[in-house]
Amino acid sequence: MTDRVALLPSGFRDRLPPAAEAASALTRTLVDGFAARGYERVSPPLVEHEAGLASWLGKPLGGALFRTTDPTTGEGLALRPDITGQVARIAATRLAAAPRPLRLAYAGPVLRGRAGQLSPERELTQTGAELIGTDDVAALAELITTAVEALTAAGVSGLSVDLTTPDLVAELAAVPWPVSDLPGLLAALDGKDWGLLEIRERAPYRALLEAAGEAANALPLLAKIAPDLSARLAALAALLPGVRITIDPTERHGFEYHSWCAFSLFGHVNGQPLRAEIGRGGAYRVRHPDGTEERAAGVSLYVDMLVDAGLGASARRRIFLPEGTLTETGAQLRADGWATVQALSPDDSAEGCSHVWNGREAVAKG
Ligand SMILES: N[C@@H](Cc1c[nH]c[nH+]1)C(=O)O
Repeated sequence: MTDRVALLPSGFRDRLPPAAEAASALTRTLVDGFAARGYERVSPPLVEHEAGLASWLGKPLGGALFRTTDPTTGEGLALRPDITGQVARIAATRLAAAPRPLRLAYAGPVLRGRAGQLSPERELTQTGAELIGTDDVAALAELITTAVEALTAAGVSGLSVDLTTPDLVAELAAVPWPVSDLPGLLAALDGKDWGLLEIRERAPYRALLEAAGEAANALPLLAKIAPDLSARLAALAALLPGVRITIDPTERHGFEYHSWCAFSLFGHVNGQPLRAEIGRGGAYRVRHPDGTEERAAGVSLYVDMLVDAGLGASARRRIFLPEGTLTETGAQLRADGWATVQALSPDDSAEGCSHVWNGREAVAKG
């Protein structure tokens, strides 16, 4: 019986005190950061028709979905793996007539059918901002700056951004470097596999693997392959002073629907580097019901790893009120910002409290 109660499916967990509170405090801090830059909150549902989740972005959603059946209608439904596609739906339908650029923010759980490479979690708290109507350098700079500000307010330091160019390989494969097997080339580049790039038609793509690393070194190399793109990335980097920028033109992992530029965010907590990316985003297209496509860009941040790193802990002190403490005393302490824990019987202990009320004042527990 205990086993049945204790075990959750792999990739799912309970959050206990104080981590559960930390998660919601951190989510609040991040969404407040988006709100400070004019991004207004929307709240789409956890479950939708699968087509509703997948069809509003210019390219299909990757990854495995959790599916369920609507017990009322028998229809197949899917649990959202990402909120960006839902915001695209809202922008293309209910807010189609709203003035552009449209700034929307969101926060909530997302469910992944398969865990990522670096973490076993399949339920994640995603929060983010989407800018609908533009995907130029200024738009990406605003999103990255907004994310950096929000993460800094949450306690992350040493932020860096890895810029990637999801459309580039397919564009080069159209002209000037045609290949007979584009998926094969993409797999070779994904694996950064020099051996597989020995085939003659793939050889030019080795230069792309070399055009990676610190922006100052990589952008001049990328300029020899894609001068316009390199100039746009340089303009973007110039709008992000104080943020370390690296370039990885062949990185596609997790960027299924992104277009000319995408990015991953990395950072430190208490001087230690976080083990994986904190968030990512980039340019993409919103597909409207009439078939037209609208430019957009956005960023999503993931709260769970930040909680695990110890951020978001509540500063509120807990005080134990022995039996018989006056009602007004408790009310005053709460008004002063304390969390009060009222003894309900003479046996109750001050376990878990930082202070005890001695009848006159708060005494720190030794
Ligand atoms: N939702 C994407 C990132 C993104 C937001 N907007 C555009 N892209 C992700 O989590 O990977």
